[in-house]
Amino acid sequence: MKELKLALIGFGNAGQAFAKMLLEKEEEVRKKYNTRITVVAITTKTRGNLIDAWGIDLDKALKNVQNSGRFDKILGFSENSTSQSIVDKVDYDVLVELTPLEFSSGKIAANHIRGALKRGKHAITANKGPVAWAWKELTELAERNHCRFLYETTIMDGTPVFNMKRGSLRLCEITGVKGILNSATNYILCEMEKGRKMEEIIEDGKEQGFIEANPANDIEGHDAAAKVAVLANVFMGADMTPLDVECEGIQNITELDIKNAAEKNAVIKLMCRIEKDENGKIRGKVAPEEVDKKDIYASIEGTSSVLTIQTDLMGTLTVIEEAPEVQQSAYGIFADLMAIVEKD
Ligand SMILES: NC(=O)C1=CN([C@@H]2O[C@H](COP(=O)(O)OP(=O)(O)OC[C@H]3O[C@@H](n4cnc5c(N)ncnc54)[C@H](OP(=O)(O)O)[C@@H]3O)[C@@H](O)[C@H]2O)C=CC1
Ligand SMILES: N[C@@H](CC=O)C(=O)O
Repeated sequence: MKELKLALIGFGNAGQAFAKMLLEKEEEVRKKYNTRITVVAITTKTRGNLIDAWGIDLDKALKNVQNSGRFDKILGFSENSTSQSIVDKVDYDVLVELTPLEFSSGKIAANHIRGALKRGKHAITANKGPVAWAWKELTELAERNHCRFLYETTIMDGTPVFNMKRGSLRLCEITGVKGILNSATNYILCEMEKGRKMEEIIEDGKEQGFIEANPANDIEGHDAAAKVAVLANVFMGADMTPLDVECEGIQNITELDIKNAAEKNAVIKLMCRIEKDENGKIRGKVAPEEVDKKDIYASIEGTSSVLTIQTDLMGTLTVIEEAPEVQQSAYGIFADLMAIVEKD
């Protein structure tokens, strides 16, 4: 039986949901792929770290965090090691980077991934930062070191966005992109239509686990701008960072704006767009727009999201992800891991 050792950097909503999925699918993976997956390190910012070359008891780690908010000081507990030192020194095969988005540089997460790829270890991330800020460099580094850098969850959770491009749209050029790509703002706008206040809805979204650690990253459009940069880079070969995206969030949208839109038979949505201008320059934009109620985009409710791509060979394609929960985020990470298991 083969063994694949994982290091999880970050153990919040996505990390814990992924750990549960690993436990749920453990036996199936062993049978189907003759592979035993073990988690040999888990790092967090405030809950301590766990390192165990024989494999961490995930069930116990999950219960610890759920019951006391921290890992128990058991064998393998380490208070003082930094995530970067674990990335650089622990013996693992796949790094799973699940720290929060750092909108203005993506540096911490990019350093984690760079550290793993330099050592010839595969890296999977749900964090948009490294893909938005350093996609080209990290992809080239992975190629040079014969390992993989995968990031399916960065856009629409486990919906096969990058897998679709890689596997089913070979040699198709993507010429334009639009979408509603931030669940939190879509949920907030839909709840505001029902008369609820933005602050109250944010609290509710925090409990459900889809709002960023810093909610301003969602509300002010930063998460959506990072997604635009990710798609522009991966789909269209742009050299774009989130700061190049023209960005306006929903922080100034009022009940009156929503009412005014309704009177015109429209709803307000936070739209993401990537287009080529007349000089061939790729431009990204995030801004609230009024969308006619007859448009399919108006039917995207709550945490759902939608992505439309224009291609040269396959016309226009639209993919919708309906009402995802954190399990769908975990699935994107799991699907990337299975892609590595299949090839290893
Ligand atoms: N949740 C979701 O639905 C989705 C999330 N994502 C992305 O996945 C990533 C993780 O999201 P989520 O799990 O919700 O975030 P959380 O805020 O719930 O968890 C983040 C985790 O990272 C840890 N952390 C923070 N900084 C560091 C650091 N420097 N070194 C090591 N660990 C660190 C935190 O530690 P501590 O526990 O001590 O706070 C926590 O365990 C984000 O980038 C997010 O954008 C993508 C798609 C969907
Ligand atoms: N906060 C993000 C989570 C996933 O990327 C969102 O609301 O879409």
